[in-house]
Amino acid sequence: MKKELWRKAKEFIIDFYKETGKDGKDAKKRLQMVHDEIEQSGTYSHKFEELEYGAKLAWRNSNRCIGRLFWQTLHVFDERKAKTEADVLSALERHMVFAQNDGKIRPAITIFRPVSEEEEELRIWNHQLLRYAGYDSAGDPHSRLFTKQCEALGWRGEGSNFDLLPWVVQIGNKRPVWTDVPDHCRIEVDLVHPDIPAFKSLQLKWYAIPVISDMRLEIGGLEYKAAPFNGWYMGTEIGARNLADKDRYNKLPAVAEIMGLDTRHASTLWKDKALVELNLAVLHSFKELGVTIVDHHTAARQHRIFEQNEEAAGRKLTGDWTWLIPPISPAATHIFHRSYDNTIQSPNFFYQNPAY
Ligand code: HEM
Ligand SMILES: N/C(=N/c1cccc(CO[C@@H]2CCNC2)c1)c1cccs1
Repeated sequence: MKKELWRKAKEFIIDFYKETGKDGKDAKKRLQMVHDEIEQSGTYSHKFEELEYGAKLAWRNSNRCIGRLFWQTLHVFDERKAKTEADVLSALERHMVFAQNDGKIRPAITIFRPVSEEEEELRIWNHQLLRYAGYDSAGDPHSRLFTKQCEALGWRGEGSNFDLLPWVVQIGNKRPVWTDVPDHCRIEVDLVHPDIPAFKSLQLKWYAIPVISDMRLEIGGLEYKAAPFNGWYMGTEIGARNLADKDRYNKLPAVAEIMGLDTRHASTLWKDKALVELNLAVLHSFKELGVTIVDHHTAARQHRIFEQNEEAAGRKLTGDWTWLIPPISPAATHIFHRSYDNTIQSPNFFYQNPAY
């Protein structure tokens, strides 16, 4: 364990000092400190600037992320001192307020204490801080299991298609503490179409900010199991997956209906026409409300610039083609027509054992 941790810590510290152009002598001193700390206590702690840079590197190393051009703009909140569930819940609220910024979304991450032998593990049970409940015949099927957990903890939804789930925090093996999403964090966008008035009758909406709260952030061998991060949405995530997938909201037939499309034969391409108009409605509605969103063509172009920047910096680009291509019109982007090395680098974000 110690040897492995020292190997990862050393690699990160050396990389951090090199990339940030710090003095080699300082690197050696820091390495000695970290080595001694691991020798004495079996672990070590990151200085804030190491934590901040490590989180940015983790984003830059996220092979499946099309939004990586902006990796250096990530705002890092250091919440390693948070002790109680109440501390955690108020940090989540602070994160949301900072991120939404009156619609001009700011990418941010809040990092709670890492795994250590001295302190109990801290976990956020939510997949995302804003997410709709899933019931047997309503809501988001993706949330059915977590919704049951929330109901077992005493939470009750209204049973609608768009009930926002509570924030659930657990420390150690204590009973998890939950709270309803604060009103001022409940930013949602009602979906309308610029040219199809009947679109409103579908009564569709989606929440404004995606905040992933169930991935593990690894930096220099330390594991941050609670490190919620947000960016802004790419429209297709909502319009081509969340509202379109059969095992999600499955809205393509309803969209085709109000468009008066002939759904009797696949060859009428009614699904494709419905997808385009649903995705156009998503982009239009977010823009009308002044909430940041990016279309998949612009996002692909931004990733292209990221690829060029990495090349210019002399760094090996890594990526996961199967996720980087957007779910609609993939071949209309440069991503489709090139390949990517899917080597997993560290720091990075990883899936982890479900908290419940
Ligand atoms: C700023 C705007 C951003 C956009 C538009 C964006 C877009 C995306 C999209 C479309 C995906 C694929 C998601 C899916 O298909 O379900 C993705 C994946 C991912 N993004 Fe980004 N992203 C952004 C910012 C960030 C930030 C700030 C982080 C972390 C600091 C991040 C980390 C990741 C990770 C780890 C994945 C892979 C998730 C998985 O494997 O399940 N992204 N991103
Ligand atoms: N736009 C985004 N999209 C996602 C980024 C990472 C993960 C996800 C959701 O992934 C789920 C697991 C597999 N597909 C859905 C969505 C962001 C969320 C947080 C920061 S940016």
